[in-house]
Amino acid sequence: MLQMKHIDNTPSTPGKFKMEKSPYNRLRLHSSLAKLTFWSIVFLGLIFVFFYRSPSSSSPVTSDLNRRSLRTNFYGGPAWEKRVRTSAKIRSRNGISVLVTGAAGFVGTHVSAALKRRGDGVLGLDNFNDYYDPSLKRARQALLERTGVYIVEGDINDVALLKKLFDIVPFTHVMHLAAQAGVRYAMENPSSYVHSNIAGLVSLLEVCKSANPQPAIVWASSSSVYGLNTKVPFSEKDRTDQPASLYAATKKAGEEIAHTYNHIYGLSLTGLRFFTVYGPWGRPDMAYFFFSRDILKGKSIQIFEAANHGTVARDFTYIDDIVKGCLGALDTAEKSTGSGGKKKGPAQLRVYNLGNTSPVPVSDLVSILERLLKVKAKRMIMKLPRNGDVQFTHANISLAQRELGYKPTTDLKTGLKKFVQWYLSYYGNGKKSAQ
Ligand SMILES: O=C(O)[C@H]1O[C@H](OP(=O)(O)OP(=O)(O)OC[C@H]2O[C@@H](n3ccc(=O)[nH]c3=O)[C@H](O)[C@@H]2O)[C@H](O)[C@@H](O)[C@H]1O
Repeated sequence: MLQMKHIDNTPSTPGKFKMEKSPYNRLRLHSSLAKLTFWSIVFLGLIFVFFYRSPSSSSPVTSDLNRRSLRTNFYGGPAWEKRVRTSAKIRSRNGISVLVTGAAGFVGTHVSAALKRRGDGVLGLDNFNDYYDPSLKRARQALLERTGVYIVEGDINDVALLKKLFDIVPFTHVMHLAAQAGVRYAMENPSSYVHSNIAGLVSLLEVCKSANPQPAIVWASSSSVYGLNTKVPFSEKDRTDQPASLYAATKKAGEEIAHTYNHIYGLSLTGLRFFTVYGPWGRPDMAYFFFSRDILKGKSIQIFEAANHGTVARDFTYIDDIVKGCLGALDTAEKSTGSGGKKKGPAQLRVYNLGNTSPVPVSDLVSILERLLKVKAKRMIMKLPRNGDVQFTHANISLAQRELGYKPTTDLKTGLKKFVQWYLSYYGNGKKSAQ
């Protein structure tokens, strides 16, 4: 406004300046020019501060990350803060208030909805990147919106945003599910794994360690940390130092980073090793999802096999079972012990397998899908590529059973039936299909 006023008082054409002859007028001209320069500098300075220093805009790390729309939206203001508070408000006795990162993701959406249903306060955070079709993430967001969960659009690397959220809400828990997922994509875009799964985790833990009170954190690790292990079923005590993909390596690094923040700052940390989670509202980059799409379209699908026609199998785990495991982990998490960034005593540090305990060959998965979709798949058997995939996974879940009350109840046939029902209702019979 100031600038506008100043410009209004300034002669509008250079010709008018030339006509001013008296020393008094020259003095006025100099003074006007000086004012104009001064206010221009002030105005440019304000623009610079607004765009480059605003806590609401995270600086893009690389052009690639930029492409994947990781920049955050603007936030702030009383109406926005009210939305944040209302969403995070606890509505049941003994409820908890949880910041769910990756809330527009597959597991994040289901966990957020389940917490909200039982009366906990839930605030979502998601950067809505385009690793897979963002419209699916928007649809999940709309679903959560209807249950009263607000998702703040922002990146976990945006420390200023995270601090602001903790200033507004004293979260008791963080359910950290934001990550760069997918085993094979790590060869295409390695930096996105470092950005989300390592830098993002550290930025979140930095804010959590300084928060008062410190929250307890439950976060998503992965079955892939077992890497090239051949001893089955995989137990939490087994070695995890032979990751087969960069994805696995970043999840393993996350477990070590968790150890450090627990040790130095007294943060309560629980890592959950998810085993190939599937179900309605799932991730289109996962095999069961794009197999369904391609079978319906009559496109051929590649089914991997190991050397000497060895079976490739996964301990596929249904989303509702995983949600129960996540809630069990949140409910048994002890408080962090630090405050003001200082540890006051030893804190809980846990890792659990959340699997189904019954691996199924990928070819059987395809047979189940064929029956449910009533379409024969065009199968192409391929040698397991050297791109990070492991031959099999199989979880020993006795620790989670004992300590979290985790007990999966959904077999692959039942779970896929629910997935296919959802898929057909969401995309239609292959006419409108997943990207
Ligand atoms: O447990 C985990 O921690 C991980 O689970 C998931 O990884 P995966 O178990 O590899 O699932 P997914 O890609 O669906 O492949 C399933 C099977 O199909 C085989 N597969 C795959 C593609 C293909 O074209 N053909 C094929 O046979 C393939 O060889 C495999 O045997 C998550 O994506 C990952 O983010 C992480 O959470």
